[in-house]
Amino acid sequence: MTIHIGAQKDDIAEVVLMPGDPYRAKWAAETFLDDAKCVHEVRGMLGFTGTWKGNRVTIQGSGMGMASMSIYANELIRDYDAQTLIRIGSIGGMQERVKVRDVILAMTATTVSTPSSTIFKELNFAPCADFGLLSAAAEAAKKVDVGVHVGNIYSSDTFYDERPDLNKEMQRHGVLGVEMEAAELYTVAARHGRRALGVMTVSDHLLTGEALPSDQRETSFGDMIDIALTAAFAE
Ligand SMILES: O=P(O)(O)O[C@H]1O[C@H](CO)[C@@H](O)[C@H]1O
Ligand SMILES: O=c1cc[nH]c(=O)[nH]1
Repeated sequence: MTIHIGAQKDDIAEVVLMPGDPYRAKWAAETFLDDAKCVHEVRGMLGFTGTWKGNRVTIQGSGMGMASMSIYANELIRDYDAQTLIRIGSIGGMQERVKVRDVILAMTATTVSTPSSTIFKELNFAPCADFGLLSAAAEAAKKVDVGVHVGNIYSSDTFYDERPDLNKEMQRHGVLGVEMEAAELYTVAARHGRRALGVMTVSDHLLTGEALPSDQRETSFGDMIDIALTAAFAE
């Protein structure tokens, strides 16, 4: 057990999917895993472990923002020896060609700062996905009937953005969407030599103002979970 995860060590699998929303974790575990059981509920940040096609998988909420993601990614890696961590999140679209409900595979995650930034001093570290996971996810996505985009995303710790100028620069430089956790997940995973990827569904759009309601963000993003699970266990 850790300060924030109440599970026994053996309760957590080597492969961990991480939605921000703990109720998405519950829905995904109940929908995609066999024999899913809740392994802890400290702070309501639910974790479930079960099997997918015979492979053990944990689905653990990360909470919102990089400070929260940092806590869960660090404890999953350092105390539970998680090897593969895949964020299954929602993301705001930032390019016209990116549509609501499309899936984004985050090759890299641009950010102003993460909880790890102080390590790097003047260096602009580039957080990036594990290439094996990314290419397996891109392959898996070809078999799913959904629009898929692979590229750069923006991880921001500010949801109610007071810097629209930054979004404009992101859009001008081809960034696909904005979310709040991937850059720190990639950085912590890199530090410990683990595999990480962000697979995210577009839940709203910064250019059109469209937005899916919270119940759909919780229980209807099955394509990304299918892609994440297939990538996690690809040879
Ligand atoms: O739906 P999740 O996975 O929480 O992801 C996105 O939604 C939250 C903001 O509403 C942030 O955590 C952001 O990254
Ligand atoms: O951080 C996020 C997540 C989804 N949609 C947004 O606009 N921002």
